[in-house]
Amino acid sequence: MSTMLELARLSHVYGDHAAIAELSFTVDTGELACIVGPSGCGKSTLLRAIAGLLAPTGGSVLLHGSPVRGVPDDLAVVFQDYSRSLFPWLTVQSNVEFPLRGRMRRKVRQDRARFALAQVGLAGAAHKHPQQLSGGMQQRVALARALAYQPSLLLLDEPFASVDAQTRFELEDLLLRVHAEQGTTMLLVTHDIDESVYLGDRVLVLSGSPARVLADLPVDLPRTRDQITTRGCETFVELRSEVARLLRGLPIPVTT
Ligand SMILES: Nc1ncnc2c1ncn2[C@@H]1O[C@H](COP(=O)(O)OP(=O)(O)OP(=O)(O)O)[C@@H](O)[C@H]1O
Repeated sequence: MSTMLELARLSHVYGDHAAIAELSFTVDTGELACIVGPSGCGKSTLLRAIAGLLAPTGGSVLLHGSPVRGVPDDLAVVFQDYSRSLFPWLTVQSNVEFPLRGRMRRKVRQDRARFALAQVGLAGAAHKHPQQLSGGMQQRVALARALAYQPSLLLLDEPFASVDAQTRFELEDLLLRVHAEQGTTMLLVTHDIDESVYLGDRVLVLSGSPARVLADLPVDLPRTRDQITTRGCETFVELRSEVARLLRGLPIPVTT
């Protein structure tokens, strides 16, 4: 498998505050990697450095083997706050088409947006405006917009943190389905330990500030997951305990 993203000793300091310290890891093409870390540990700083929105003070970010300088063309980001990420004066269809403007013919753009909206179950809402939709539906639109762009790498910054628990489960399953269908490489940041294990091929556990990689854990669960069976199985329960212990600085019990 080829490497899509490589971070080499990535560091960032704001004035005299070290936000991230010497982070090194890779993400393979087609992988869904989750990053979990305590609040304020530097996860957004990390994603902004990968997205080319922030010039790190140390180390490097390589995408397809080339250093990231400025926002890469084939990268999309889904943020937590859907209410600020959609344009209220545009229809859902136009919001999804927006990043594609000037990049392709109108017909191709419209078809791509329609397909992405169907993928997220919102084909019937194309002509509505964002404020006519629930929070969960607005976040689906934000996801459709990112998918229509067909990025090589999709970054997701706590994408489901602002929706209720039931909607969160639905959106998690939607993301897994899209990942299975499209094979998009995804890097998802979350506070939620269970979510990181449920979604990830891998879970990268970050320390408190400045963020360092505490562990890089493969998730040895079948790829077809469901909210009831997967969350109840032994591997899931063991892994979430391991992540929780790492985050709380507790020792990991030795199993024989
Ligand atoms: N522009 C900035 N100037 C100074 N300090 C900053 C700036 N942005 C972030 N920080 C600090 O750097 C640290 C990491 O911030 P960051 O937003 O990356 O963390 P986070 O893990 O995403 O936080 P949260 O979990 O609360 O979303 C925090 O202590 C924050 O106060």
